[in-house]
Amino acid sequence: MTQETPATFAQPWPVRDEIRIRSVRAIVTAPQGIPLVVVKIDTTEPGLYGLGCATFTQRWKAVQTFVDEHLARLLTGRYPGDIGDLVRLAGFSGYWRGGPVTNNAISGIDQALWDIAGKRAGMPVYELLGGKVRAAADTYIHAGGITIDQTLEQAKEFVAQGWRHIRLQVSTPGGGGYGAPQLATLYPGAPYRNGWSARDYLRTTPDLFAAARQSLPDNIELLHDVHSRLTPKEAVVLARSLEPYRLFFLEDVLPPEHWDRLPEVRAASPVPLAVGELTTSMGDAVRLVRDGGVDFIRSHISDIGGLTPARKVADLAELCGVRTAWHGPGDTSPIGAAANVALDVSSVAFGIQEGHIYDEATHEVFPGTLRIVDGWLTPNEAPGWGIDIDLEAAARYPAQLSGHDEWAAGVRRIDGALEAP
Ligand SMILES: O=C(O)[C@@H](O)[C@H](O)[C@H](O)CO
Ligand SMILES: [Mg+2]
Repeated sequence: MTQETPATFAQPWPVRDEIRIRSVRAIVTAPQGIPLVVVKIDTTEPGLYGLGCATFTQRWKAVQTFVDEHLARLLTGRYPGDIGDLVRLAGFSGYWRGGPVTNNAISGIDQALWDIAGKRAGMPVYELLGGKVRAAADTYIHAGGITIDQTLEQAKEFVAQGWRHIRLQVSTPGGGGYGAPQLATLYPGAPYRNGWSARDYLRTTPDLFAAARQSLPDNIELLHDVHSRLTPKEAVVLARSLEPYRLFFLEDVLPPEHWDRLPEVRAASPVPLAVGELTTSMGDAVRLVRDGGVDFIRSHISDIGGLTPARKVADLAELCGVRTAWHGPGDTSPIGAAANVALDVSSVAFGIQEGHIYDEATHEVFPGTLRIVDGWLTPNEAPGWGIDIDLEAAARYPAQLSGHDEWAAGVRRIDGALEAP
């Protein structure tokens, strides 16, 4: 049949059936205390809808407004199968492109359209992407403590539960080592008693990994997240001091402003570098992969615009000898986690998947949420993502504006200067 969509924004080609997008809206819910944004696209076919992750935890209300006010009007009435055209339309119609608000909103519609495509085909999304090249995605999990012993105790519990890859973080003497609890200050004379000190961080971190290699089984892979707080030279010092401990990867040694210096850090040490959760466009991710900055690319795929751009990055990574480690902690919705796994099992370039254990409230809101078993993540076999949303349950967990933005601006140096989170 010929197309009947509204003239504005309509595709100038006939589409093959009658199904149209009926409504597009963003749903915000915080079952685990972390605001999650999910886009729901309903179609004219009764019961046929799709879900996509648009989670930008610190700015969820901006994404919600973007979807409900700007994108819904572009898409309503359109044929849901033209995913590539619809996501380009969503980007180009804003003229200025990129950035986390825009890209999360677009990811929400992109992933929801892939979900619809899978449901129409009767296939899980990974099969639409070409099918499995592996059975499951191996994951890593976070262990953190105030002391090295505490961190390693938690790591041993994860080993007992079947994990093979563990990220280790420990509090530094001055306060919040990233990913570990805040520690009462040891800088009583400093302008900011509870500050963070690069010097002490560089001194403590090798001790953590030396102790880990003493007390954890030798075949466990160890990871660490710097969280973007070092200079290029400090990053070299840290990487070289960690060389004896055979890290699987060292994450985010430099902030995005200094990513053009990553190749020199990478060249100075054999420790593999993982970077990318702060990429906010496909171009950012492409430059990291293409220009030799990373061993592992770990974009948060909704922040670069969703599954459509992320699969291009995965293919580029395969061609460049880089591996993937998509970002996946608690500020990813279960839909986003399912999109990560669809890529993981269908990409040759897969390296590792960051794992998150969703609580039971999240499983209640999102029936079908994946569970990690013995460290492995396996995609649902149901069509699309195989994950639903219970709208009544979602409404019982309202999101707050505050909290996560405070976390993201909560680190200061001992002299009081604000530090990257
Ligand atoms: O690698 C990670 O999991 C962390 O850097 C998180 O991305 C950060 O806490 C925001 O969720
Ligand atoms: Mg990180």
